Amino acid sequence: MNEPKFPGSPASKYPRYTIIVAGGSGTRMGADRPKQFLELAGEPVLLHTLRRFADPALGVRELVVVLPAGQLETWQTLCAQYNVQIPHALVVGGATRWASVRAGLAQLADRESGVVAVHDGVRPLTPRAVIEATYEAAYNHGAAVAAVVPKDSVRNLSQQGSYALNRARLRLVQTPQCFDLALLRRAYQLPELSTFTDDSSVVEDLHPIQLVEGDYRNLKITTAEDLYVAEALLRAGKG
Ligand SMILES: Nc1ccn([C@@H]2O[C@H](COP(=O)(O)OP(=O)(O)OP(=O)(O)O)[C@@H](O)[C@H]2O)c(=O)n1
Ligand SMILES: C[C@](O)(CO)[C@H](O)COP(=O)(O)O
Repeated sequence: MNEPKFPGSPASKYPRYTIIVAGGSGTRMGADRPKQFLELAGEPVLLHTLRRFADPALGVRELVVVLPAGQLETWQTLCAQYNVQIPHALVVGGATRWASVRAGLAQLADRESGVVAVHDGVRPLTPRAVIEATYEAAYNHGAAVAAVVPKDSVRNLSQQGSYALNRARLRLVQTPQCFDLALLRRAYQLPELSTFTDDSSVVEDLHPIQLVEGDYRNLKITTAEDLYVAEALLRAGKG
């Protein structure tokens, strides 16, 4: 879709692909529909996310959006309602995030090489600089994920109670998570483990993961208060 606008830009060195996983049901949000379809500052959450990756400056060649079974029509109706002109492929997801990413990857089955970003459909405020830096780090190192330093202190639960962790050595992992396409394919041919919560956990036995500076604004809409914070950031022009 988007060929890089600027021939000398990093995106012109290699094809960029994006899989936006939006196949979840939003149990923790407890809304009347999956949270990716809820309205945020006048538009569905997922549309904000899609726009971020469709930014021509990023030069993403193909966008794949993974949706829950039975919700393709919901999204198509929203696209018509909001006059969405961004070309993207639609794929039905699975029962877990892992299965949804795998379904998204299958859509890119015959692409020869490049870097693929996997991004949560419910992270609508990702700054372009974070996306750009993560693609580039994956191009240079094979696998890269955005992450931030925890702001709170963190304790680990133990048999005796709990103990403090050194937060300077901890990172909170976000998306995008970007990978060499062939590497991510190999990782998603391995069996699914119940401990997987993100793509870096799927890849890390095959390849080291490079951490890239994420952004505190890159929040994941999980419960109702996240939506209020995201709305406030957008309304203040900070998102
Ligand atoms: N089977 C699944 C589960 C999750 N996701 C996606 O993965 C991202 C992160 O997941 P999460 O925030 O946990 O979303 P839900 O699974 O919808 O939420 P919950 O766990 O509260 O049910 C979301 O964009 C979600 O739509 C997915 O594509 N397929
Ligand atoms: C992928 C992720 O957003 C990185 O922080 C996170 O692991 C998703 O977790 P969830 O339990 O599916 O919300």
